[in-house]
Amino acid sequence: MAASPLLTNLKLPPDSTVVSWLGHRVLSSTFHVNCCRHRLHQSRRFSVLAMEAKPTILVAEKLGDAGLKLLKQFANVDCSYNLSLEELCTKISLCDALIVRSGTKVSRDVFEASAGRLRVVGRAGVGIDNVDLAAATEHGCLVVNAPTANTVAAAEHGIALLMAMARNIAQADASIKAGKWERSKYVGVSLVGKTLAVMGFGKVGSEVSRRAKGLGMHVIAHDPYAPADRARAIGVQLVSFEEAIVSADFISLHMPLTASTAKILNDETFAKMKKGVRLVNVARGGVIDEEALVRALDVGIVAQAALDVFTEEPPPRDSKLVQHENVTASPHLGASTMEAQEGVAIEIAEAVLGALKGELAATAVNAPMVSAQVLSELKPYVTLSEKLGRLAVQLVAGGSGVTNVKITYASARGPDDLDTRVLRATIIKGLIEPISSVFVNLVNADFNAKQRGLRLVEERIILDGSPESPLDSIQVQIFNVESRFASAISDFGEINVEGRVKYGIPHLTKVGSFGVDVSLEGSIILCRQVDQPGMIGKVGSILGEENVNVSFMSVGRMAPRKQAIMAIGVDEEPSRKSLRRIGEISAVEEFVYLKL
Ligand SMILES: NC(=O)c1ccc[n+]([C@@H]2O[C@H](COP(=O)([O-])OP(=O)(O)OC[C@H]3O[C@@H](n4cnc5c(N)ncnc54)[C@H](O)[C@@H]3O)[C@@H](O)[C@H]2O)c1
Ligand SMILES: O=C(O)[C@H](O)COP(=O)(O)O
Repeated sequence: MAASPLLTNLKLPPDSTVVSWLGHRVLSSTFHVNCCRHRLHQSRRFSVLAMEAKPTILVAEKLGDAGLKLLKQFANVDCSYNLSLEELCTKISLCDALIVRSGTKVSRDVFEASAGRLRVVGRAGVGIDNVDLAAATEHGCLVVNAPTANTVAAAEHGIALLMAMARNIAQADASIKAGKWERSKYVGVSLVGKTLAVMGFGKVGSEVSRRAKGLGMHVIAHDPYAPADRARAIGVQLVSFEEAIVSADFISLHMPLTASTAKILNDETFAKMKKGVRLVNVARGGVIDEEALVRALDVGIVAQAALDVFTEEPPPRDSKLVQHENVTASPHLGASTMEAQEGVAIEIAEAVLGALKGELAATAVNAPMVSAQVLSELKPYVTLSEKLGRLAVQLVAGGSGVTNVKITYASARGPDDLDTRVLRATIIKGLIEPISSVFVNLVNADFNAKQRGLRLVEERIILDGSPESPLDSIQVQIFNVESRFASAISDFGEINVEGRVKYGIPHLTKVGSFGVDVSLEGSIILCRQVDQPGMIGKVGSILGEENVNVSFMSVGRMAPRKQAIMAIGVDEEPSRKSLRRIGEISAVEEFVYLKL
């Protein structure tokens, strides 16, 4: 069975879950049927990959052995380090996936050079500021990271720098190695009882906080998005940015580099700090205005800084910041422990292989993260959504531009209880792919919708009843268009199709204002006819003559002997001649053949 690029067709083995989110040109349909089995043993988990033509993965920075070993079982792995942008662009057109750390800029040029082949970028670490996410999304390329395996290493490095700075370890070491014995020069400061402001109370920030509390420090944190109860649970008070920087003796930075955090520490903010504050940065160099930091160090506002990360890496040899006598520096070593690197390598190898195989990676950073449980539950609705989108757009008469679409989910569950983003994406896919050459997947669905000027409105109708089943029905309406099948226009003037899942199989249950019931497999012929005996037989025998198997027939009528819609599901494509003959049946007023 041919699998559609974004999702599998229906006849999946019983233990399979949804979905090929990335639509692999190089990977066959087999990938699409064995997904989201996160807890399977690795060898079973990726066995499908092993059976197929191997994908090619470019590993552009050093990766732990365990991860490489895993990748090599299922893919051709090209380990090429220190590539120039030109070399990277040349190689990338032959690769299905790319794995990098923080040292490789994955810019728009790289995605353009891949000419659509690159399906996944794996960032072996947390920060994805070196990957052009907008370009990745536009090219339908998934970006995954490895967000957990280096948390402790980064936190430990932060604490190591904090203590080394407070006790002048690096400077004293250099001094003694130079043959000096400068005990009074390197008198340090104590940590106990001092206030540490942790800026960014995420994974690393909270681990640093825990450890700093163990050292007897008073820890406050600033993070606009962190829940106060998580902070309270480890005895940390969340405070405003202002309060954090004015009251801290030590500041430790743990936020991501984003447009709103870039140079968040600058001349203005340094001026508000306690004179003699000490600063640790294991986050990203760009969150500090480095020239302002040099000025703050020169005048003693900042007594010392301990820095693992820099705006430019490596920093220039003559960097005033690195050379400053009150700066302790390390070359981006936060994640560099044996344990973290092995962990990160395995985490990213699994994420990349899973994504190549069609799983929706739990660590995707440019696609909605939908849990495996939700995906499994929504599987038949994902199929239904795409087919409704396909049907609806094929009902539009040529020349009518599709711009206004409404999706209505009828469910006993509220929005908090049911995540429908994946359904929206597959409806977009269904709407766009039959009428364009673009390739739509979960990653780029919204982008493509926007590009085409498609405005989607979503509505939830909350039903009484059991929330056991996630959805009762999905309705897709296209407004302000004409239809090539007039009966698809509802009494309110828009193209309307509605579907439900019955016994795990998607069904079309409404066209225009007519109720029908036809399973959405194969293709569909819709006929409007005057309801009269013998119609089903007439159409059935025309199709039977050329051996077209009718999988389903359903008649939806307004009233006996009045107009009715006959929906006929067919497994094979009927010939033009047969379709013409159906059209010639005197009671048939209009008909349309729709490919699913
Ligand atoms: N030096 C290293 O080798 C190393 C290793 C690991 C992580 N890191 C970096 O450390 C940072 C944190 O990593 P993490 O794993 O804890 O990420 P995380 O996503 O778990 O935590 C980041 C936190 O920053 C918060 N945040 C966002 N904007 C903020 C703002 N304006 N002010 C305050 N807080 C804000 C977020 O709410 C989040 O809680 C990242 O930049 C990451 O790249 C560096
Ligand atoms: O964001 C991260 O994970 C760290 O900065 C680690 O980067 P690295 O993989 O280049 O060591």
